[in-house]
Amino acid sequence: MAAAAEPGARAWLGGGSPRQGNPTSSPELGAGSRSPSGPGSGPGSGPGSGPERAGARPLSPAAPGHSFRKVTLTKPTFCHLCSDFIWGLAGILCDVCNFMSHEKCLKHVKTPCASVAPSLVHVPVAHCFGPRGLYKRRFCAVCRKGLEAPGVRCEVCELHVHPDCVPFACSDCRQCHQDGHRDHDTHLHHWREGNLPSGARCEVCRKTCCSSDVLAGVRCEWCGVQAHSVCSAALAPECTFGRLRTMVLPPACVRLLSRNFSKMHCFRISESTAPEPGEGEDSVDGSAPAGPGREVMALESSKQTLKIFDGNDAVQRNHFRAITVPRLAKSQEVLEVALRAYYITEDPQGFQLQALPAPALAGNTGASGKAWSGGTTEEESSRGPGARDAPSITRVPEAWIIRALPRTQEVLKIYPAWLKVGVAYVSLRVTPQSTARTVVLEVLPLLGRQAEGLKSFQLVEVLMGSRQVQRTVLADEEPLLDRLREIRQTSLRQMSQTRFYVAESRVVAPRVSLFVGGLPPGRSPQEYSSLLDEAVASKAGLVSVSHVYSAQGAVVLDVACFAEAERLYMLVRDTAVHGRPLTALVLPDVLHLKLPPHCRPLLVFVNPRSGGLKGRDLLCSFRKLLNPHQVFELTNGGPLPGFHVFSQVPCFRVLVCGGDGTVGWVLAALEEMRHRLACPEPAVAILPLGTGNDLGRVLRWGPGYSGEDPFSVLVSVDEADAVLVDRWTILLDAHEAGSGENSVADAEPPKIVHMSNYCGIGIDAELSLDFHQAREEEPGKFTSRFHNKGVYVRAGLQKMNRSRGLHRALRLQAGRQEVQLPSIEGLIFINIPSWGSGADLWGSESDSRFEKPRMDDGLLEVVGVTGVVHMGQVQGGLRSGIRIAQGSYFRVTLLKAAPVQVDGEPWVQAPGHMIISAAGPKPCFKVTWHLAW
Ligand SMILES: CCCCC/C=C\C/C=C\C/C=C\C/C=C\CCCC(=O)O[C@@H](CO)COC(=O)CCCCCCCCCCCCCCCCC
Ligand SMILES: Nc1ncnc2c1ncn2[C@@H]1O[C@H](COP(=O)(O)OP(=O)(O)OP(=O)(O)O)[C@@H](O)[C@H]1O
Repeated sequence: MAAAAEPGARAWLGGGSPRQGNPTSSPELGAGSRSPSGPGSGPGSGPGSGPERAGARPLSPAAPGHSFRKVTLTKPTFCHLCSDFIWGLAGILCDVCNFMSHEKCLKHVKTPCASVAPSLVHVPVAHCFGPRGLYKRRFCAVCRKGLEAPGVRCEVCELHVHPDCVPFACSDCRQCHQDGHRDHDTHLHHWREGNLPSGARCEVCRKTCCSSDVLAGVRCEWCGVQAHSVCSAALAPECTFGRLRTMVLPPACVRLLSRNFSKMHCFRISESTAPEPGEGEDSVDGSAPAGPGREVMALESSKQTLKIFDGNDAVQRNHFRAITVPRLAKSQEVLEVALRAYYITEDPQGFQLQALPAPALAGNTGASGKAWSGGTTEEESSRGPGARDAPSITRVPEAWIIRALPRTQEVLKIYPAWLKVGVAYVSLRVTPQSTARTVVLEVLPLLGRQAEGLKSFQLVEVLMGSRQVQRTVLADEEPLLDRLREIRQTSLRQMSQTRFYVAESRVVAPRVSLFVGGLPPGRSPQEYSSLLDEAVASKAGLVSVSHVYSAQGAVVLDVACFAEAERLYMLVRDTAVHGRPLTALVLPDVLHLKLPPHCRPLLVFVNPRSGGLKGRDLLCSFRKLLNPHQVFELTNGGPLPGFHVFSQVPCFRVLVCGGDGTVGWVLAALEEMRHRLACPEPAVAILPLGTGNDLGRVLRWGPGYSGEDPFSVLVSVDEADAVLVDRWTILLDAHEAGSGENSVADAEPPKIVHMSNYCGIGIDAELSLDFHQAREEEPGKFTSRFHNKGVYVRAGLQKMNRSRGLHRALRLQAGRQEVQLPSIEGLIFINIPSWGSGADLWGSESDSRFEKPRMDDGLLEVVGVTGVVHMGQVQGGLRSGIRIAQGSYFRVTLLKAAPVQVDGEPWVQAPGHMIISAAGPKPCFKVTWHLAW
């Protein structure tokens, strides 16, 4: 990415970047002045460590870290502070981060420049970037430019960035759990600048605070409150989670010790949404990877493009940033542009550019002898890039590496890790004699902790990468100045993202809960232990089985060592037992005793495979609106991990996003887990993502979700009433295939399934089966509800003339009574007044033989259909089914194998018995008003 001034802006006032002078004196206590915008509040945001450009006067003393200058505007431009149009020809532009403002607005700018933003982060938390996507009218949080080309966004907060800008993004994601490092109980707003939804109004002045032209306005990532960045200063800093407060799982109530598990693993975000290969794995590289799309473009002859590396690591990876400078630019100007490309605003006097000969790009990190430093003479500058006498681009080395000049001392900020709120720090002068130990010794009295003795504290180096935050405890004798030099040699960006904490030495005992699913069901704890020993050789002293879910073939392991947990996690995901692949998930602990009394957190399950395929987007939205730890993707281990995590929560609710099959899947898992839950009967709401969505329809969640605002969905869940819906148990006792009714040889042990909507035998199950087989074969084709219904119709048309005489292939008993069957092709037991995507099979006519059907009366209705034409007529509202019986206990004897569907999930049932009996009414959520879906 070229680091030239914003297109359309021409330099008006010459000169470099005015920065606050005043090199930090030693020692000094930094105060936490809370900044309402950007990555959290921070200390005197200013320039911190390293040499500062002396004598320069900032255009705006309030604006943290910006390098503002006046520019002449050559195209329509908007102010990033007030978002209004900048009338006239003059604007104020930050040369480093492209913040543009009215001159009059400048004094109010609190948004920090990207160059200092890392130093203002409260608690470093890495992001979780998803795959590249097109985000129209969104702006990059680093360079502030539009995301016209594909960009990336964090899966758990609203951060949007260009792929090239990822390495420069602050590690300022939402802190969604306690990790034993910087745990806190007070919860503050987590402000994110810009990209507000259209129509956003300021909480303070009630005027519009969004903009589709620039990155402007702020929004709290937890409660969603929105404001102008200036107005937000008037809001109380504490966040109470807003409208969704009773649903959100508070981060202070979730604990997850994770060490090297990535955020993707912690939030169980599946690999398909993980970043593309080579797209800025969070290493220490500070630049964009080179590639065909990034090759340096041919430019008009007055300009040249140079590849700039910021350290050995970037050279090794061939990750550079391209800068465009006039061919006749002075070397000092080139160095300034190169530093700006890496968001470094320290004095260029402290740096030099070293030429990198072409072969070195393949891995030689040693630069050639040619060097140019900030304090230049005319003669030196002629040797550097952009040399005046360079006749052609071939004479100028194309690649340069920025090197920090050796420093004999420097000023370092040391943060006390135990301070829960605010980021007060101590500035210390570090000399060649300083070690980690001497630094701690010097800092403790300044923080009033000297009485506790040196042994109780350690110096921790924290690398705040945008994708991963890494902590390293420094050895007591580690020479600090050497360490700083080493970091700068590796990467200058890494230096600006590294922070040093004095932390208490108490060791947090490692403990990781690892869910392992996909094991054979019905085994004892000992059998599961030996199965796992065989499969992945788990280490006895470090790993124990804490929970066994024998019916589901799953266990939860308690692992007392991070390295072992990481090894097991990777290995389990690569292992199959008895031909079935295992699932591994890292699960958090919910600290249920800390939950506020009003809190009834929502446990969300999403099936991304359901009918309309809207699940992926919803997963992302719910992770952002709630705590990602309460959102579970069903294709990643099913419903069990979610219920396990919530098992101790005294009162919770469930939202199932999926079709009828998915709702049935979650309700069945709930049935199995009920006795192990502190809240055994949570009410269940439905977001209908499937094809038929019959239960969703009758509970008034609508015929199918089609992209409505996920926030309003959550609000309607919060406002819904709990109603009771009968659940039914179906015992399937199959005899040997092809055997008669009197056969005694059972093919397989009896099986139990649960039902809440309907159970069909015959033609409707046959169509379901055709549909499901077609979807299994080509899932990519089943992308819309409309298309899915077309597949049912096609399957139906093929079976129009089919006549199997189902009534001859089965016997029906209602209670103790044998029921005579009319001539039918399908027999359907219905609990709700919706089947086959909204059709009313029973019909509305009153009938003295039967009670009026209800879904909570403990009765099932039984109807017959004569074939596909009859079903079509029912679908068209022209006819109803043939009413056969009503009751609470049924026994069906299948004389031949027959297709059976329960809540739309079909299979072929071997001959034998099916016993349908009431399992009792269960609570479900019903919306009291009809949503316009
Ligand atoms: C007169 C010719 C009519 C030909 C119609 C052809 C075929 C389709 C007919 C009926 C399909 C009916 C039921 C679906 C079958 C099985 C599903 C049972 C289980 C179930 O409900 O599962 C659901 C779980 O959520 C999922 O099921 C569905 O989503 C089913 C969607 C089916 C949509 C079919 C729309 C068909 C519209 C046909 C309207 C025809 C009206 C013609 C009336 C005049 C006739 C003379
Ligand atoms: N109990 C279950 N176990 C495993 N997978 C299931 C279960 N129930 C549903 N699924 C799978 O989830 C996917 C989506 O099913 P779902 O019922 O949510 O959507 P649908 O079939 O499109 O909609 P509908 O059931 O409303 O017609 C299907 O591939 C289905 O096989």
